[in-house]
Amino acid sequence: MTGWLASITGIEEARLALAAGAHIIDAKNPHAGALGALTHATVHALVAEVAGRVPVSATIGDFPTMDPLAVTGAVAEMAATGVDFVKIGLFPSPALADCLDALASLARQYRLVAVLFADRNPDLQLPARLAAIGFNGVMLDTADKTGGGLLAHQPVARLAEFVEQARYLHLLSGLAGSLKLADIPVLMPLKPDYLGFRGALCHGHTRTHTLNTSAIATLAKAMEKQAALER
Ligand SMILES: O=C[C@H](O)COP(=O)(O)O
Repeated sequence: MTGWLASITGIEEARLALAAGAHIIDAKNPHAGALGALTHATVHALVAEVAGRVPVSATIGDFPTMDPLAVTGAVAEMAATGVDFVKIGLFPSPALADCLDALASLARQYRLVAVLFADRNPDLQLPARLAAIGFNGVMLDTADKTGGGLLAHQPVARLAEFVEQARYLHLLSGLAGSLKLADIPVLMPLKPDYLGFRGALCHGHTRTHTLNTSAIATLAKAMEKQAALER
């Protein structure tokens, strides 16, 4: 069944998301880009707070040039916080192939999730390569949070293929990108492992604002309702 991932910025927000039933706590700094990283100390504290109740993921930050040394260094440092999953944005770059080669040894030690960008002409052949390297999962998200949500950039049929391919490759799959309540009945039938949210959980649906208790409760209820229909 599809779960939901809540991107949070610290312990207070993690508590709110957990109380509402989030299935993954995702450590992210929305002030520092699409995949902005929180400090290692904050992520370490989040791991202790969540204490294994649900998995914790953390992003390494935006590395648009995909410099292999910088990316592998950031992955190793974030993994050392004890998170369950390290999320790595795969930006289109001439260095991407070398970067993936460089990540192969880390993929044997840690659980890595690649994030492809739905609004940057994503290479939907990449999941096969990611599975071969040993990644655990793959997500589609948007890089530009002002340019429309996931469904503004990819047709449902292509998202269905993406999820299906991930399942075939035994990769966890996630869909995100300024998702709204109305997207849940469109995306959950595709049966991704996770739908990811930040903006929809925040005051004024603005991802750089703080989490809003009533928005989280509404979202949790909408996920439950759709899950009941999918059963
Ligand atoms: O990983 C999921 C993202 O943090 C989703 O953020 P967003 O809903 O603001 O696009």
